Amino acid sequence: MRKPLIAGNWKMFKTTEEAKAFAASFKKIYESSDIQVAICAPFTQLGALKEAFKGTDIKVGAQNMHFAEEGAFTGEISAAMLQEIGVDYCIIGHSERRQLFAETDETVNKKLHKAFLAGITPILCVGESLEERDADRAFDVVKSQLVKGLEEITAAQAEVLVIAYEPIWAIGTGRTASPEQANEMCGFIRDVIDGLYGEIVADKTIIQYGGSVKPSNATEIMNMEEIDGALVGGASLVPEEFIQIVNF
Ligand SMILES: O=C(CO)COP(=O)(O)O
Repeated sequence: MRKPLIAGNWKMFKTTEEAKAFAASFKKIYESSDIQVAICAPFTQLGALKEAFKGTDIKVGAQNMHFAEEGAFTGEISAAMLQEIGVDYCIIGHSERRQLFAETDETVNKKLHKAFLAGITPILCVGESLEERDADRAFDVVKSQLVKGLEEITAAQAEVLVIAYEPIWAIGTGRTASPEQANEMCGFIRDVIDGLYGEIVADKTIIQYGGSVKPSNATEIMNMEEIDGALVGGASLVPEEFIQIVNF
């Protein structure tokens, strides 16, 4: 069935030296299992991590990419550039990108298409704000992000897609969605995928939860039926913490 994916999102933390030190410590305590593990690091650390994790089954991901092939886009990174390093995953549409860098469902959609073309598995982030949840709009917001984000994405692509449900109010706040709340939304996301692509695809799509996942709540979250993994921010920065989540 679905192989759970536990991915760290380092955000804008760690220099190359720090990334190498993390990899060295993490490899000592990591044992491969039926959980897929990945680290999504800043661009300048991706090459060093690919090298450090050579010979292991730990994957490496980026946190963003541009949707154009190439061009006059100062400061941006293309899918081909990530592909060249051998990057396995790319987070697309993280709420911090949507809120702070004007990412829209339209740019998210373009990026998904480019990632698939480059053989990079996108981790599509969706999730509502606190205002939207309080106004009972969480499900509509998430559905709309999915429908718009997945425009003209094929069933074959949707099968390998990873979706991360990250309620904005639970990111970096220490406030986690309850396992039931997270499970309910992940189940809803699977229903939306079912509606778009059918049950066979929906059964294969990996749906993660993200937002203040830590060693103390990982077991409860990971044991929920509809949740196939976690996208971990702060707690993925420390090898001894991240390993506890991986070994939930
Ligand atoms: O945004 C997140 C992962 O992408 C969650 O971050 P925290 O785990 O730090 O809340």
